[in-house]
Amino acid sequence: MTADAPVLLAAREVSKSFGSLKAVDRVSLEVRRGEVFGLAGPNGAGKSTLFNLLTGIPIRPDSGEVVFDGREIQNRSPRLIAKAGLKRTFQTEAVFDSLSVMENLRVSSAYGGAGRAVRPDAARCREVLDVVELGGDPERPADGLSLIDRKRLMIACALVSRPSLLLLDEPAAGLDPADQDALIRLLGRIASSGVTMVIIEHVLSVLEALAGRMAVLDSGRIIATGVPAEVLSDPKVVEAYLGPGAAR
Ligand SMILES: Nc1ncnc2c1ncn2[C@@H]1O[C@H](COP(=O)(O)OP(=O)(O)OP(=O)(O)O)[C@@H](O)[C@H]1O
Repeated sequence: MTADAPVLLAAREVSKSFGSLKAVDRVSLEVRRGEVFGLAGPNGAGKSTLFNLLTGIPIRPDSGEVVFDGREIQNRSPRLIAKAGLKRTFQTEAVFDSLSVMENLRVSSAYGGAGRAVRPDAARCREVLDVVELGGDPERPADGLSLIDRKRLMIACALVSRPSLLLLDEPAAGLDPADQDALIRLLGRIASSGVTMVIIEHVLSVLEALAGRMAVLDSGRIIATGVPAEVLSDPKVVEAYLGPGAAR
């Protein structure tokens, strides 16, 4: 990614309140094509709410604009946003347990395809299983998969319709260090294949390994943006995580 790559996703002064709580408060950010952009912040900072606003699931901003690939999307349906090439994963491994690995891919492909074939291409399904290194029988049920394999399947489901932008919500949650390393390698390969990514993550080593730039949210506001090494040593960020006075 070069610094002059075109902006693929822009949030402009996006806000969302729940009652008197400003969950996302005038957030602006830009993600360039080919970039891996990290998003961190303490619990309740507004990260998942921001993802929901970017993808229309299940809420809309109170104010502000979201522009994806040159078009405003803040009032589009989640389905149209997915079809436009913006796919996401969720904090919990959202796979259909009663369906097979392959059936999960077929369902996802039908939902998020680019408006062409609803029936997915079996070769494409096998290709994404290779990308995420999910081996074994693709007709086996998803409910027997280990945590890292459920994450592989969830990411494969997001990739099957060839998105240009992938939003990942805490992909490393619950993984042991060896599986975190496997996930970092996997996401690095996906990024190298040209998929732009925004990653919410509490496991900061994942962002240090993958993100060219990152932002930190606290109480709904962005408090720092830049390269991970600088952002994570910013006194405002240290205090947001550890409390007042921690950075002294
Ligand atoms: N639908 C909702 N109704 C009311 N409050 C909500 C709703 N969704 C989120 N919130 C509140 O908005 C704030 C931001 O929540 P959000 O889940 O976006 O934080 P987060 O940064 O993703 O946290 P975590 O790291 O724990 O997942 C929290 O105080 C949360 O309780």
